[in-house]
This record gives sequence, C-alpha cells and structure tokens, in this order.
Amino acid sequence: MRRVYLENKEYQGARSEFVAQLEQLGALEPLAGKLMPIRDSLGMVTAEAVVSKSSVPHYHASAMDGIAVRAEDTYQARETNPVVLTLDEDAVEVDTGDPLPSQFNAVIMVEEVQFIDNGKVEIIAAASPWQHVRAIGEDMIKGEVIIPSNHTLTAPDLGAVIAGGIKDIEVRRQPKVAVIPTGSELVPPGETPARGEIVEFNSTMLGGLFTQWGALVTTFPIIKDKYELIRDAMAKAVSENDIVIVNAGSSAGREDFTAAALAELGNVVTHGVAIKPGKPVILGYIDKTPVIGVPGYPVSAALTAKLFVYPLVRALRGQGTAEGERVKALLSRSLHSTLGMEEFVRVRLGQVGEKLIAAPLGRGAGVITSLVKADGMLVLDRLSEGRLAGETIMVELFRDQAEIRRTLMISGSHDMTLDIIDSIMRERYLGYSVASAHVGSLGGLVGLRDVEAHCAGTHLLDPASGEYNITYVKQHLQDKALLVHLTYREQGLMVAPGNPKGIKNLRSLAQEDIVFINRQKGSGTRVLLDFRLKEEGIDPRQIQGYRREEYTHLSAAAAVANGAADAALGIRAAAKALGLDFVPVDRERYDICIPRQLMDTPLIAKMLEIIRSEEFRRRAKALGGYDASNSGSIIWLPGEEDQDA
Ligand SMILES: Nc1nc2c(c(=O)[nH]1)N[C@H]1C(S)=C(S)[C@@H](COP(=O)(O)OP(=O)(O)OC[C@H]3O[C@@H](n4cnc5c(N)ncnc54)[C@H](O)[C@@H]3O)O[C@H]1N2
Ligand code: MOO
Repeated sequence: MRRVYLENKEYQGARSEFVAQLEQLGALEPLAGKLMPIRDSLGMVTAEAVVSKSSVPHYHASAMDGIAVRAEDTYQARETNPVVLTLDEDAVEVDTGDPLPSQFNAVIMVEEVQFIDNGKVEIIAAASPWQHVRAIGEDMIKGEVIIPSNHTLTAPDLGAVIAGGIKDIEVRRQPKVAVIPTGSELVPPGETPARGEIVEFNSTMLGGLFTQWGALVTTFPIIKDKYELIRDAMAKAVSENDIVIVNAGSSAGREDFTAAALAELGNVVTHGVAIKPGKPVILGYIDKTPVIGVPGYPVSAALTAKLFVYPLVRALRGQGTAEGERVKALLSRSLHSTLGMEEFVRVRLGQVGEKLIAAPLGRGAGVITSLVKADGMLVLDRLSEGRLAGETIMVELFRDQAEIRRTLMISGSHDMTLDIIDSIMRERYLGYSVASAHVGSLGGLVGLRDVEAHCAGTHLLDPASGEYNITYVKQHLQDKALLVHLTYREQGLMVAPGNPKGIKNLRSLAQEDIVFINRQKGSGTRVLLDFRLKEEGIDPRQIQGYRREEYTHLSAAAAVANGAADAALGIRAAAKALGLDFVPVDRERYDICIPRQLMDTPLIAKMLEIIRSEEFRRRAKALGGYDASNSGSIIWLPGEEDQDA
C-alpha cells in the first residue's frame, strides 16, 4: 500500500513547534564542556567563563623607550628653565616593556631628553605622574572575567586567554551530526553515472555546511532505497550522534521511506512545510535525538538544513539564534510565487548608484549552481502572489557589501561572451565580477531608464530599417544612454550532425519533412526569424513547428539534439556546444547600452578596458560564430549622426 501524507504547515509555526518539542525532551540543552588546549579552541564555544590567572601587565611597565623619573622632580622644567637630572640617581634609562624601578613613577620619551656629559640629562618639560607607564592590570586584573560563558572564540580571544596565564579551557563538545545519503540511483563521487544514475554530492555539501556551523560530521555510505536498510542506518546513526540527517526519500515517491522508518523508530513531528523549495522536509526525533529528513534536491537540502538544522546546531553549541544580515534591494524583474508558500529565491546583487539591485537566479530546487552564484536570498511571503520588477524587497546577504559593490550588473539579453567578460574581470581585478540578469533585450533597455543595471546587452533588429539597436535605444532612453559594440554573432539553423535532412536555408523550413522549433515572441532571435521570413516571402504557416517555442538558444539546440526537431534558429556557439551542425543565416549585432551618467564609473571603465582587449576578442572567437574584432567601439552617441560599426 502506498500511503501519501504530506502536510503543508506554515513555516514559522512548524519550526517553533519542532523546537518546542525538542526543548521539552531536553534535546536542545547546550552540550557539556571539556578541557581543551587553548590553541585548538578557535571557533569553539566556552562552557564556562574564563577568569584571568594573573594581571596584565603584572608589573608597572615602561610604555616607551626613554628615562624613568619621579614626576615631582620635573615640575619646574620649562624651555627657559631646563631641569638637569643625574642618571642612576634621579633617573634611569628604560626601554619599552621594562619594569619601572619602584622609586620612579613616570617615563619621559627619549626624543624629549637631551643627554649631556657626565651622566647628566636635561629636560625642558614637566612629566605628569604615570605618564608612559602601563600600570599593573591595565589590560586585565587577576580574577577578572576575560571571556564570558557561551562565547564563540575568536583569534584575539585566544591571545587574551593565554595572556591571562591560561593553557586549557572548558569548551563545549561539538555536536556530532550524521549525514545519511539515500537513493538507489546514487553512485559515489568520481564514478561515471549511467542514465538514471546520479553522482552523490549532497552529503559533501551538507557535511560542509555542518562543519562550517561547528559540528563534527560523520557521513554514511550511500544507503539504497530499501526500507529496512534506511531504518537500520537511522538507528545506528541515532545511537552515535546528536543530530541525524537523512537525505532524500522525503517526498511521496514509491521509494520514499524516510518518514515511515522514522515513525517506526521514533516520532514524526511534521512531514511537509509550506516552503519552496523544501516542502517535503521531515522533522522528528528518536529518543532524544533530532532526526531531520531533508529533501533530495540539492537546493531544498541546503535550504532546509539552514532553516531547521542550523538552529539545532547552534542550540547544542550554546549559541543564540542567528539571523543573517538583511538589506533592502530592488527586484530586477517580476517574480510570481505560489500563494500559501513561503518561497526562497537566490539572487545576485549589484550596487548601481544608490540602489542595490537583486537579480533572481534559477529557481529550480535541483539547480545547485544557483547556490554557488548567490550573493543573497530573498523570501516571497506566503501571503503574496509575487513581486513586481522595481519593488523593494529584503535580501539576506551571503557576501559582504564591499564585494557586492565590485559587481558589474549587466541586464538585457544574455550572451555567452558576457561570461568571458566575467572571467577576465575576475582574473584582472581581484574581487571584481560580473552578474548578468537576463530580462531580454527590450527589458534591459527599459530597466536602464531607471538605472537598474550598469548596462544592458541588446540585439534588437528594427524590421523597418534592417538596423540593430539604435532605434530602440532612442525610443526608450532618448539621449540618456549610448551604445558600445560588443560582437557580431552568427545566427543560423542548428541541425543534427551531418545535416541528414540536407537543410540549406530558411526556405528548407517550408519542406513537408522538416520539423522546426521556434524561439519565444519578443526574443531577438524570433524578431530576426520573422523579419527574414517576410523578406524571403515565406509564410510561417508553411513551417511545421513554428508555434512550438523554446526560451534559450541552448534549449532550442537541445530539442534538435534529442530529435524533437530537425532545425532551430540559434547562435553558432549553442550549436557547437551541443555538437550540432550549423547552417549560417545571418550575422547580428550585439551591443551594450550604457547610461551616460555611469560612463565614468570604475566598473564601466573596467568593462570597456576588457572588451577592447585582444584577450577578449580571442576568447570570443574561440566560442565559434563570434566576430568581436571591433568590440568596444562606440556605435552610437546621443546627439551624433547615426553610425554603424
Ligand atoms: N508527487 C510529488 N512528487 C514530489 C513532491 C511532492 O510533493 N509530490 N515533492 C517534490 C519536491 S518539492 C522535492 S524537493 C522532491 C524531494 O524528493 P525526495 O526528498 O523524496 O528526494 P528524491 O526523490 O529521492 O530525490 C530528488 C532528486 O535529488 C537527487 N538526489 C537525492 N539525493 C542526492 C544526493 N545525495 N546527491 C545528489 N543528488 C541527490 C535525486 O537523484 C533526485 O534527482 O520531490 C518532488 N516530488
Ligand atoms: O520543495 Mo521541493 O524542495 O521545491 O524541490
């Protein structure tokens, strides 16, 4: 019998309920302390306050190189009335850190002392008592608390503890967390997966997160989707660990056993929370050990670990709850969300003038690279159906803002050469990078009106003139922006290797035995196709598959590669990437539109330098189908006569 019972609990409520039940069991008490050498304690949490065993300094010490004196002897000293002191009687030479001889109470810096003959010195200014002296206990006093309890130890903390005369301190035992990867389709890292098999990587990612959070991680070998195996692994893990994570098998599939096994051995508090991704998460415990079933998709796994496991690790370590830093940002494009679900969206961030712009990354729960690229994460409230482009949203930061200010935000149409700009930027200017927010050519230009990116990539053909981009920039940005050329790229028909159907040109698409796949309306490629069909007098209705649409060059290429279509219009680089043949149709101009007010900013200057470099041209050419020989030339400046590259 297949029993499907996924709840849909509200997130905050589900988390509080789980934590409350664990607290009631006494499962979240901070772990006991153990004595540990201070040198090994970085990042550990103190189990008790650390009290200084000695004062620092433990003697009155000279703070400067100079002479120790009795302040009273110097009170009469003036420039007009120098006081002469006899060394080894009224004064004694000392160096920084030396004990201050007991008969003295002040130090005069050597620069202010005039050495004269016969062991005499002359001074021309009065010294005040205790000047340039580090008195006993200036830093810490014996018996004083140097480090409080439940404090996460930093590098200066370790120094201070040693200065206080202490070698070993009581730090909390690190929570032991077991990670059990499950799934019959999984193969260990390094093996080549057959069709239907997946390389197991979640346990490495999850283990890494738990290690960063201060846990000691044990990773189990891959457990097959067999009820008894999962149950037994869970039982073993619980007996040896403080927290147990079972990865995958959390949902409603025929081989999803985690919840049932947990129910047999212990208690399931919640199965299913209204969050996206991460919905099928399982929260429960066996005896006093929390057991969390995190979903198999990597983004769901990482997110549910952060939402539900991180607070437990912190509690066991004796740390309070932690909230990441949140800042206001403007959304670069509209996002829809499901009413009733709290949705977490990874974003790239860029600072454009005064505005922080958030560009959403891929939302699929299986897209682990969205976590790799993310600068932060935003939450779409469960009571909202989405947010519009330009709305202010709160973003939790993953990177510091200084780094974000070194990010060039390019919106508009995506192109593979933007990745080259990013690579060169990172190689030449450490800490700098490029974030691209794909909103389509037209969307990019419209966004520049409100300066929501530093620049935008565009390849919009004006069917009236046969010219690229200029009309559109004039129309949407008037004299507020200029156009810089990036590259020409070849558009053509992507066909199966060897071109088995003998496709020669656009006219071939009208043949009965040819199945085409199109790009979405509004894309530059679609505009180009329709323009050329009209030019050649081909009726779209003659083309089989004209109404089937793909959204990117690569997905159109993939449709040809897997036989779903015989041809698609796209750039040569996409055909090359998927090993397809290519029948050239046209060359289109891809330019970058830059708001005038940003022309002199360092990020734009760096980009221009990069796209004018030989290296950029060479790497673009290597992609196939690109001609960047004029990259960086100014195509159009407002107020000037139109000109072409
Ligand atoms: N009918 C329904 N189907 C699904 C639902 C649902 O509510 N009803 N939920 C979907 C959601 S949301 C998620 S998330 C996934 C979670 O599924 P499971 O936790 O059962 O995980 P699996 O199906 O076993 O795996 C999903 C996916 O992730 C890959 N995976 C698993 N473990 C690893 C690993 N250690 N390393 C790398 N990749 C891993 C696995 O191969 C699958 O591709 O269910 C949806 N379905
Ligand atoms: O909720 Mo699932 O975790 O989106 O992929």
